[in-house]
Amino acid sequence: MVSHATDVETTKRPLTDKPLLRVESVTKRFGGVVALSDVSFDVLPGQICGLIGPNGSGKTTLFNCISGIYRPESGGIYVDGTQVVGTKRHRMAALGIGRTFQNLALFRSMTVRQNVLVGAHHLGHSGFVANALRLPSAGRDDARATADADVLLEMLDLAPVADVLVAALPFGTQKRVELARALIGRPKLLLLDEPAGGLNHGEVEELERLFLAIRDRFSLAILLVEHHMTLVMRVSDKVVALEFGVKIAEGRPAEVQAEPEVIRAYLGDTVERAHEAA
Ligand SMILES: Nc1ncnc2c1ncn2[C@@H]1O[C@H](COP(=O)(O)OP(=O)(O)OP(=O)(O)O)[C@@H](O)[C@H]1O
Repeated sequence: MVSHATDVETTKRPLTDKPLLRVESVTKRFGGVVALSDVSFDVLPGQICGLIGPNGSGKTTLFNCISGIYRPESGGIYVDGTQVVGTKRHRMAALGIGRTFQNLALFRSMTVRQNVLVGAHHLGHSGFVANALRLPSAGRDDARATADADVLLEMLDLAPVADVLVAALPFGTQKRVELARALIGRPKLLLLDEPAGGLNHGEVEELERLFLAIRDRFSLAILLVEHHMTLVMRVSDKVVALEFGVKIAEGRPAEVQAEPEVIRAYLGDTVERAHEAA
């Protein structure tokens, strides 16, 4: 029998130069507003890509285009070579796209373990009838999901609260539950929407350690939308910067941070906020 740890590790992919995520000339408009204009970039397996930009620069719109919430007017989005534009949202997990949400989307009256297991739903291969009749193949799916859940609960330091109702847990712990729920679906691409929002300094440091461990263990491509600049610059292998829907920089964190366009975009944003606050 395969050990639990080995079982989850089978999701590890060999590192190649073939992009896991390819965003190709994506344009998205809302009426007269061009939220994304001809945006292109790649993310390789095993890479964390930070997506940055001032408020309203198009980060969430791009995220929503990748995860099937919005359909871009033009351009292509490929996950492991498969075009995902136009795919229904509920099919995204089966295509290998996992995500977490800015404002958590957990079942609050369920335990941590139950919430995590929800993320394995699409992996069952035994089908509706086998599940309804509780045939042995359905039992095997359950056993595999339970084993994977145990590994992830341990890895994300959730084992001690596995049987606690989510509603009773601090926000930072709930964020780790969302991460475990996304990971149990064995995503190739993990989309993280402002994971550090609402966390304290220690929790952000813990998150940094976790992201690196997750990337290394599963060789995922991770796209990280985050305002916490220190976190982005420390964990990202590459950074893409947007302003008014246009890509203004792409490269290693230090390169992007030093880019005059990026400095100008952020300073402008800070000055505007200072004016608003005055
Ligand atoms: N559903 C929508 N309807 C109309 N306009 C929208 C919609 N969603 C976004 N926009 C507009 O598109 C542009 C990009 O917004 P988006 O939310 O993607 O930016 P963002 O970089 O995620 O901002 P923030 O950092 O504040 O979350 C903005 O001008 C915004 O007002």
